Amino acid sequence: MTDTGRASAHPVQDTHTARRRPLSVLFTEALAPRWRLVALFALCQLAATFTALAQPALNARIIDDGIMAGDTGTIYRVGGYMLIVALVNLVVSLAATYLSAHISASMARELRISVRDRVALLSDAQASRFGVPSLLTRATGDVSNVQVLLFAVLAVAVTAPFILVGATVLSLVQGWRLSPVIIVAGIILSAGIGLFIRQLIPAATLLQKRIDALNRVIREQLSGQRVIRAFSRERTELARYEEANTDLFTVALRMGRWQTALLPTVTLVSGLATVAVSALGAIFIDHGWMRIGQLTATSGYLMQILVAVSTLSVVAGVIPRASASAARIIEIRDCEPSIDGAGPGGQSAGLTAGGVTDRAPLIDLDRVGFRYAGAESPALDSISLTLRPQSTTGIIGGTASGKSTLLALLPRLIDPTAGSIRWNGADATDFAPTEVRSRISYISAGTSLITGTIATNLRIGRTDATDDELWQALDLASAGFVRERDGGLDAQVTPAGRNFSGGQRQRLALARALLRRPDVFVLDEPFSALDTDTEQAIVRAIRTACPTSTIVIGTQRVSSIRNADQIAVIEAGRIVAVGTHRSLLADSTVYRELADAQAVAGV
Ligand SMILES: Nc1ncnc2c1ncn2[C@@H]1O[C@H](COP(=O)(O)OP(=O)(O)OP(=O)(O)O)[C@@H](O)[C@H]1O
Repeated sequence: MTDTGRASAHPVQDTHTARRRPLSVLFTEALAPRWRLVALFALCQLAATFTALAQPALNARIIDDGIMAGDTGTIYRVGGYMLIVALVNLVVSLAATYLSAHISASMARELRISVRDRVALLSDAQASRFGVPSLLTRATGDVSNVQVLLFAVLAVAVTAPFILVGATVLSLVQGWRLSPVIIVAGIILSAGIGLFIRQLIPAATLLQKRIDALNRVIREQLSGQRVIRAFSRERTELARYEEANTDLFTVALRMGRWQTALLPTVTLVSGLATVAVSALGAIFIDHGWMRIGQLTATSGYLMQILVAVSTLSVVAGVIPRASASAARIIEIRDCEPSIDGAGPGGQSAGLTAGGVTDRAPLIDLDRVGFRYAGAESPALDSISLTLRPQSTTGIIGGTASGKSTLLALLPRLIDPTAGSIRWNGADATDFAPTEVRSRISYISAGTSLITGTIATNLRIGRTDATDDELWQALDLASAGFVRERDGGLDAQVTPAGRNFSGGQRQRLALARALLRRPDVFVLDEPFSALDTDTEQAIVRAIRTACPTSTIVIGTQRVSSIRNADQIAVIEAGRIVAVGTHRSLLADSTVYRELADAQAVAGV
């Protein structure tokens, strides 16, 4: 038993997250590898800033030295400069915006990949701790919140501080007497924005949680639509939806109030500052302390300062939400998979090197226990069982007895929290889960198909299978219905295989499992939607097609395992009897009761 296996009791580990600034982590990751593009972008933005700052000064010159002095030469020359400056500004601004979009979209794509890759490694317990709706929001909405912010920062916010400083200095050069107005306006706006951000950060975090909650309700209601209708639960479910929706609305409204207050404040302060500059400027010009061009330039710089502050305030409005989203993305990526894909040394020893040859292995469960995170009692307790090659083992028990948990241990979807599982004597946790799984065909209870065609679903079992091999596997799994389907192997499979019946889905899953011709079959309730004759035909077909394989079938149905070489009866997470159908009918009360209830006669 490795530390790795034990970690399944602590599915979510996010120790790094709290110590780092999530946005700067993600932005650094996005910018550092593409530094050449970033350098080009910086050059464009630098040129855009300089050209923007040059315009009011040139404007002042054309007014004071050209128009007022009646010097047409200066008017043409400075006018020419202004034209060039405006054209350069246009080109570099366009280039900078394009590069901003490129960099932020690339970051979003990479983030989606990294979240997806990490989710694929999480154990079932870890994934269910986050919850599917939250995982979906994190991979989509949260990523796009961060993307929107990076775009805004690069496209507009990154130049705003330079414009602020540059315009303030140049406005002082042009009309220093007006500086008190500019400084007071700047202080009021900065204080307002600071307050705004402080209010928005907690609301933004809450908003993302409320979106998760609403997604959860929608998802449950969509997947459980039939049950809701069958039990006339529409009103209750509508109320649940409305509650989640109202919760989201309340937080969104709280954020909206602050956002609503911000823009008029910025506009009001800007308006008052402009009026004050114009009024004071007029007085200064009257006294001969200032020239008209200088006042125009100072007003121009004041506008640039106010636009920069407004831009920063709009971007500041996006920061809290993006910051909460970045933390949620990093939380996923920092979550160490509780099954890490390698043995104690960090490297898989290799199944073959570990004594597990190409043939089907002997799998030994030695006092195996498993406790779900947070559960009061273990789901499995001291399970000892040997699964032999060329033999079929049935695991039978009532509902919640622990069958699915036991079967999930074999492909290392979870690892034991006590005891060990050995493959030909070597601890299974010494091998990479992918390697262990490459030897196994696993069918989970509630078989899932994915959107695509029948062929793409089957080839999940073996990507290089030919069409003939697909038909062969379908025949073995009694899935002849595919021949009658329009398109045959290319017939469409809708999401979750909803255009197939439960029995058809199970037969397709069995065909997929058979296609791999694995060393080990781990089948969890594989026949629950099939009639007994079909079930028996498939059991025989699996054994004939894969004579050396180790087969394990977990079920509540005696008929599914009555011909198994050994049957383990499981009750409340413990094996209470092991034998054959005949011996258990004689020796095990639990088994006999199951057989009686299902009207299965002795052999
Ligand atoms: N993800 C989980 N988190 C916490 N407890 C779980 C989880 N999955 C199963 N359990 C608990 O573990 C116990 C065994 O469940 P398991 O699904 O293995 O039983 P089962 O025999 O396959 O049941 P069934 O035949 O009804 O599918 C149950 O008490 C169940 O509530």
